[in-house]
Amino acid sequence: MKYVSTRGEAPVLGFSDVLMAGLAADGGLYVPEQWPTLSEAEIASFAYRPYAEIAGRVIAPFVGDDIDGDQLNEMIAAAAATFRHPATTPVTQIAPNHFLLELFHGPTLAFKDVAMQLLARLVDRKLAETGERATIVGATSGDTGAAAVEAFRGRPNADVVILFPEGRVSPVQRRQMTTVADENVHVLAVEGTFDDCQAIVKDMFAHEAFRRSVGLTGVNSINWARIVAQVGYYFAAATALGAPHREVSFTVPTGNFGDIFAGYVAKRMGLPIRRLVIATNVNDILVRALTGGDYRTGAVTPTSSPSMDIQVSSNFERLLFEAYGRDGAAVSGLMARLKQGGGFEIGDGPLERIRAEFSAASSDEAATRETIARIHRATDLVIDPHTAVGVGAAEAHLDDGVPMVTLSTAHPAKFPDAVEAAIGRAPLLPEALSDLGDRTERMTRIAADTAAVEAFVLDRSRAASSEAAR
Ligand SMILES: Cc1ncc(COP(=O)(O)O)c(C=O)c1O
Ligand SMILES: N[C@@H](CCOP(=O)(O)O)C(=O)O
Repeated sequence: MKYVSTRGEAPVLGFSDVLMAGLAADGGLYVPEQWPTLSEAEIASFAYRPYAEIAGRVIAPFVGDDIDGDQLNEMIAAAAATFRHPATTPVTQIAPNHFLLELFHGPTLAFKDVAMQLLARLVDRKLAETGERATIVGATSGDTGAAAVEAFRGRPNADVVILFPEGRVSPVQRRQMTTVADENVHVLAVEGTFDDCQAIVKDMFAHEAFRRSVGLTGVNSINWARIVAQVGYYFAAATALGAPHREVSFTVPTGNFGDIFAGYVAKRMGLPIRRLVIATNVNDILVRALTGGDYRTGAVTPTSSPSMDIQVSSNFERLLFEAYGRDGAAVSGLMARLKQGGGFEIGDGPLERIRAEFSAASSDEAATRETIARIHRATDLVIDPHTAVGVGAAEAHLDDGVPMVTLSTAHPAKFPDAVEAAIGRAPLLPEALSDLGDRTERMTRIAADTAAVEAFVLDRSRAASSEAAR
């Protein structure tokens, strides 16, 4: 399998090179040259099989000959084994035609663990093969950072540098990153928003000499390997609910558009998905884009679902590439307008193509609180505010006879204040994290300035290399 950039200028690469490149050299995002498909019989055979087995069959065509099949399956199984639930990503019913896909049973209690646990193993394998050292960077609005720190902590050949917007993640999310003592973990509290953090990461990738000198690799969903590792659970959930013999719809709490793009990939592979519903909080650039065709950034508003406090939704570029008939020059032009003027109009044809498959809805803070309380009253389940945003959007798109699955993306204990405000009590953290509040924090405060972050990364990378040489 080969990969092309959404901006059409970067070299065509295989899976392992895309994994290590993170972002394409032309600033675009890698996508497969063609979409692999699975037959109806093959999809039908997934029903009730273990998650790791389904994920192995879904991921394999994207990896091609780059990794031996048995080795890949072992890595997928080892990643799934870090989850506390025997079904890895179980499905729960909350209404006659509405289900939750629980993705938060991993070590850091958010859906990011599904992909990050595999990504770390893939990167590790590649570094062992080449004997190189890498600097793993990531921007986080709370969950990617924690998952990356957990997955890469203590790895001998990699430093992990995570940028988070200071004061804009929950205290549990922050502590999951800042209380990890391993020397290869560096957490930067940036004076800015998640969008500022993500822009700094992209700028670092654009500086070729810097990128090479520190062996930069990215763990955000701009890295294709993150997306592909999130496709398996769409197949697992849909086949458990009757696919491919019946259609299923999904609602996805959305920020950077990575998770819902994984659903789109599942659909392109042959999974019969009726609709993909984009759910956002009041940072609703995607809802505005689908409704009016204008993709335009604004100020980021802090909410009780901080992981979705995002305006520049990176993976939307991958969907635009498809909607514009894989025209890299057109996508490049749109991205230049986004950078220079803060937005662009989506053409009529591409917009129509997007609307044919996606719907979108947003929830404000009061509605999110009300949804947490209502679901708790009706089912006794406690859901987190991101999941609640999803449930609210899903309820507006229920369709007779087509099961709706809302992705439950985080454990409620990551957001105790928001949950307590809705149901009157704060959920408890699982045993392994019960002393999180007592652990010592370690982080570096830094300006939202690419040069300052690059200087920090360079310094860490040199120190780690000379330590390794001793
Ligand atoms: C809990 C939670 N829900 C939803 C999202 C949105 O996912 P995506 O950025 O892939 O759209 C995030 C962050 O990415 C998250 O951490
Ligand atoms: N919501 C994310 C933001 C980064 O998204 P990613 O999926 O591109 O890594 C977070 O919690 O950090």
